[in-house]
Amino acid sequence: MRIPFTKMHGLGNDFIMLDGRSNSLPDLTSAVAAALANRHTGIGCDQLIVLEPSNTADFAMRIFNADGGEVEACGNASRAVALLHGAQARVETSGGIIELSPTKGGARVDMGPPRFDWDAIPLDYPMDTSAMPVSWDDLDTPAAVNVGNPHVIFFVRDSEAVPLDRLGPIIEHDPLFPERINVNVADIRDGTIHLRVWERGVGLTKACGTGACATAVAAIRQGLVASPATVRLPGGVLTIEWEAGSSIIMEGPATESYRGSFEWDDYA
Ligand SMILES: N[C@@H](CCC[C@H](N)C(=O)O)C(=O)O
Repeated sequence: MRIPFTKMHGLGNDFIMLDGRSNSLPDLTSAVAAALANRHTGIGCDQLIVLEPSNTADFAMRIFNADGGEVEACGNASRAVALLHGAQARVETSGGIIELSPTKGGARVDMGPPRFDWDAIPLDYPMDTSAMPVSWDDLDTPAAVNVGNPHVIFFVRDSEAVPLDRLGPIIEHDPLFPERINVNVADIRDGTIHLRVWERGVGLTKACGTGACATAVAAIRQGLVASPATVRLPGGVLTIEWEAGSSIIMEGPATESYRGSFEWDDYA
C-alpha cells in the first residue's frame, strides 16, 4: 500500500506528516514510526505526525518521537499542521485541545494552560517545581513545567557553554522523571531568551516549540522577562505570550519542503 506524506519544518525541527483524516491509515506502531523517522534507513524526521478524525475537535493529531515513542504535544509541528490545514481549527492531542490559526508563513497556536504541580509534570516525589532542589554537574535548581508534555528548565549564564549532548540524556532518563523529560537550557540577554533543547526521544534539535513555551512561562513566572517573550533557538525565533491563569499563545513560522509517498510494507 502506498502512503502519501508531506515533509514539513518548524524552525528546522522536521516532521513527516501523514493525513488519515479522510482515508484511514494502517495501524501505526512505535516500530514503524521509528523506522520512518530513521535518517539513514528511513525518510528521516524529528517527529512523525499523524492526523486522524476526532469526536471532540475538528481533527486529532498524534505525535511520535524519532525513537518511536508516542507523546502528548509538539509546538513546532502544531504550526506545521496549521499551515497544512490552511484554516483555523481545534485539534485534539493526548496533551489536551489546542487551537490553530494560520498566519502569513506560519501560525499562532493556543497551546492551553501550563501546569506546575509536581505530579502533573510528573516528578517521582513532591517538590517546589519553580526551584527544584536538584543538580546535575553545574546545572542546578531548575524549574519544571508541563505544557502538554514535560519540561525541565535551567537558567544559566551561557547556554552555549552547557554540554547538553552529555547531560541531556542523563537528565532525560533520571528516575526523578517517571515519563522522562525534555531538557531546556536558557540564558537571557537584552530581554531575549536564548534556548537550547535536548528533546526526549530525539536528542538535540534545532528548535522545540513546547520547550520555548515552557521556558518562556518559567521566565515570566520568575520575573526574568515580560510577556510577550522572544525566544531565540538555533533554528530561529518564536514569540510566546502568557499570563498567570491563561493559555500559552505561541507564534512563529512553519514551512513545507516536499511531498512524496512510501511503501508501507517497507517499514511494517
Ligand atoms: N519538537 C517538539 C516536541 C516534541 C515532543 C517531545 N520530544 C517530547 O517527547 O515531549 C516541539 O516543537 O514542541
